[in-house]
Amino acid sequence: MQHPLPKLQQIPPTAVSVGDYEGLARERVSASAWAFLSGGATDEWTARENIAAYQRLTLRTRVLEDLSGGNTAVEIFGQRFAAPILLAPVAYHRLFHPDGELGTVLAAAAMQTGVVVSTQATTLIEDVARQAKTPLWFQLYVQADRDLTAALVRRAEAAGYTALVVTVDAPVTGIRNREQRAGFALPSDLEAVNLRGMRVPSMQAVDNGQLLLGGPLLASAMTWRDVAWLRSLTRLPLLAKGIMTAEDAQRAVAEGFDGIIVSNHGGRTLDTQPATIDVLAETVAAVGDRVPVLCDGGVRRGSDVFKALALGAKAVLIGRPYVYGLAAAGAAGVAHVIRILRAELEVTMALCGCKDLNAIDTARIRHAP
Ligand SMILES: Cc1cc2nc3c(=O)[nH]c(=O)nc-3n(C[C@H](O)[C@H](O)[C@H](O)COP(=O)(O)O)c2cc1C
Ligand SMILES: CC(C)CC(=O)C(=O)O
Repeated sequence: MQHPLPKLQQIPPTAVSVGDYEGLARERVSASAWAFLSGGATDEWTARENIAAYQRLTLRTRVLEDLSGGNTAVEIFGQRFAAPILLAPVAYHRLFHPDGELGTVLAAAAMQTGVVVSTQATTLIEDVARQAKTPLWFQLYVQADRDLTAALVRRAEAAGYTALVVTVDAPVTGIRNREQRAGFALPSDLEAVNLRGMRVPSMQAVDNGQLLLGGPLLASAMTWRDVAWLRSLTRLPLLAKGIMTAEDAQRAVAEGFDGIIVSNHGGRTLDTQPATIDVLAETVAAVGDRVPVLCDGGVRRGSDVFKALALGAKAVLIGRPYVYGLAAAGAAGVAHVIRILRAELEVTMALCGCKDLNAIDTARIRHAP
């Protein structure tokens, strides 16, 4: 299907930070969509802690370094990005703005940013790819029906996606009290179009009174045994998204993953997990330089990107921040959020004496007392 190009929207001149876009987004989406976007699991401690943990880390600036000729470029799996900030997979973009995923990839292309497209997108895998002028990675939720899962992988590869991000931390959706209170449900005119026609069991913990343990949902959930099968399906690099311990990081590499994303799903799956920035270093130490380690969760400032890189991340992904931009102003909002974070990263680098990403190391971080 051909989609018209998204129209660019006006950006208010007072929107100068991710926090400003959060405020605008809240005004522009329904109360239930807001609960889905901004909320986390149960008490939302982890969702808050992802942000707070970055704020506890302070910077050790170094002065009078030679800053000539620098840049923020990064290469991952031979793919070049203008900055180490990619867009994380987020379901249902059309819930937040009519341009949906097409608005997001238009902005990402303008900013030379990579996008991870969710299995639960509201635009077809192929239609997103046709619009994209930037590397797209496909996020895979392994479905109960493995043949249909294989079909998704083949479609993504055929459409030109350049990596497969396998989400491993959500065999069941977290319990989201805020969504429950707001009565969140996907509006009837929106659909996870890539799963059309598939028998998709509900990922809710307690569905129609049926208990989780011993039930069909977990019986068909992905396990380590599926990794070799995934590997046999595709030549694309495979990343495991949702690793939070050194043990699982080591196992993921041993089982054949080509990259790791340290993530607690933005605090949306299991509350009281630690902040991702607090487990990043142990994960990086566990895998060494065998595969790239990326991380997501709580990045709201360019200085947060700097801190994640200092603790060993190859790049970060942002989730809610760019969706705030999308909700506030469509593609223009997404591009502006990326621009803001990149400008903040560049200023942080310059003032910490780092002209490129290789110069950012743990000596630039001081843990708060
Ligand atoms: C509204 C929303 C929907 C999401 N949908 C998905 C998804 O479909 N697949 C997935 O792997 N992660 C999903 N995530 C998690 C993000 O990929 C990412 O891990 C998280 O948002 C990072 O935290 P941040 O929002 O603080 O940047 C979603 C997050 C949000 C906020
Ligand atoms: C449709 C949801 C399962 C997508 C997701 O991963 C999330 O909301 O965090």
